[in-house]
Amino acid sequence: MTEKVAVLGAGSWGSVLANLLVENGHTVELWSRDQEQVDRLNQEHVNPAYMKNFTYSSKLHVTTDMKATLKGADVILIVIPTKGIRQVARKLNAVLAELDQQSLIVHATKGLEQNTYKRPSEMLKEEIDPKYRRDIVVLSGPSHAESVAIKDMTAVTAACANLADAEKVQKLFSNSYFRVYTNDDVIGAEFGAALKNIIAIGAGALQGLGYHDNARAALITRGLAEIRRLGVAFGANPMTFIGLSGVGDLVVTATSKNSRNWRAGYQLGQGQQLDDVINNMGMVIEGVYTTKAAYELSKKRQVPMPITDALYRVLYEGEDIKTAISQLMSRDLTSEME
Ligand SMILES: NC(=O)C1=CN([C@@H]2O[C@H](COP(=O)(O)OP(=O)(O)OC[C@H]3O[C@@H](n4cnc5c(N)ncnc54)[C@H](OP(=O)(O)O)[C@@H]3O)[C@@H](O)[C@H]2O)C=CC1
Ligand SMILES: O=C(CO)COP(=O)(O)O
Repeated sequence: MTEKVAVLGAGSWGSVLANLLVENGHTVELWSRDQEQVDRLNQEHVNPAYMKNFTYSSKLHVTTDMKATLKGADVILIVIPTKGIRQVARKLNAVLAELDQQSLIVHATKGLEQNTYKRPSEMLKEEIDPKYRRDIVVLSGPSHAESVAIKDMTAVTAACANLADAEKVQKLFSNSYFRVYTNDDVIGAEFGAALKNIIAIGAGALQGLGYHDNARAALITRGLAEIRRLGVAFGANPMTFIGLSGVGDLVVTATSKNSRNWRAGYQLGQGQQLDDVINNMGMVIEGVYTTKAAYELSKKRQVPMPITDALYRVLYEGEDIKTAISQLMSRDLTSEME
């Protein structure tokens, strides 16, 4: 069935997902706050700041007018970095109130809010009046925008406590190269999505320093152990972490040059300064901020996260990466199952 879908956020992931939905036959309105970007997308079908060498469908319509974007939309997809999602949700709520419209909300954001440690769906629930929304569905999993753009075979998950809403999103997005599963564990899906970016920075740093396959595998495996530990402390289903939004996303992000987080880590491992890495990326590196949020949250909850601790000291206290690695390797020996 053809739906009208509003997509908020025209960065690399929002724009590619909007394009996929157009290819799936839906009517899509993409919202951006940047008029110049809107003009280039509508007229030349390009988005060079975020997706180099990619041409979008001429059927994709882009605007800075949020009211026009949302009007009549059955589904609203939010793909805004964690830092901006609350602000956009407030605006979204005001426009939905003006339109007196209720829609299904989907988000694809991967992070935790600074200071509150809230997950994206928690922020959305706080900012959008239940009168104007149905449930909130999390779209997550191993899916670099660059790979989806070239139609690489991709599998992700739609997580929602309400299975019917998860299935609606599953049908909306699925096609011959993009296969969507469902999951009812929103907490696990969001923790997996947010925390894997920390490990991806670490994996990039190891590569930048010249470490090899064993080091990468050790980091991914022990990274997953601490991701699961924190998620389970907040009520996540441990099985979610061996699924697409857990190990799946961790593997793709911690092994690929397409990952912004991996690339940031690689540059740090090569000796670049964090401020330069952030300024030169031109796209969000969620893991830098999630490291701080997860570090503070793990201390508050007394959940051991040694890799996150080590990266926190590197990113926020100026510790040398090699010192952090040597500290990690010289901790008291322990059981794998702790
Ligand atoms: N890129 C990917 O492959 C994937 C990304 N994700 C997740 O999706 C989210 C978005 O990532 P991604 O698309 O890569 O990010 P990008 O950095 O590529 O783009 C971010 C977009 O959000 C817009 N934006 C940021 N803040 C605001 C705000 N306050 N109000 C309005 N618009 C805003 C930016 O607009 P402007 O240009 O005006 O700053 C830009 O269009 C992240 O949480 C990321 O982890 C998930 C899966 C895959
Ligand atoms: O989440 C992603 C892939 O699933 C994208 O990761 P990066 O933000 O590191 O590029």
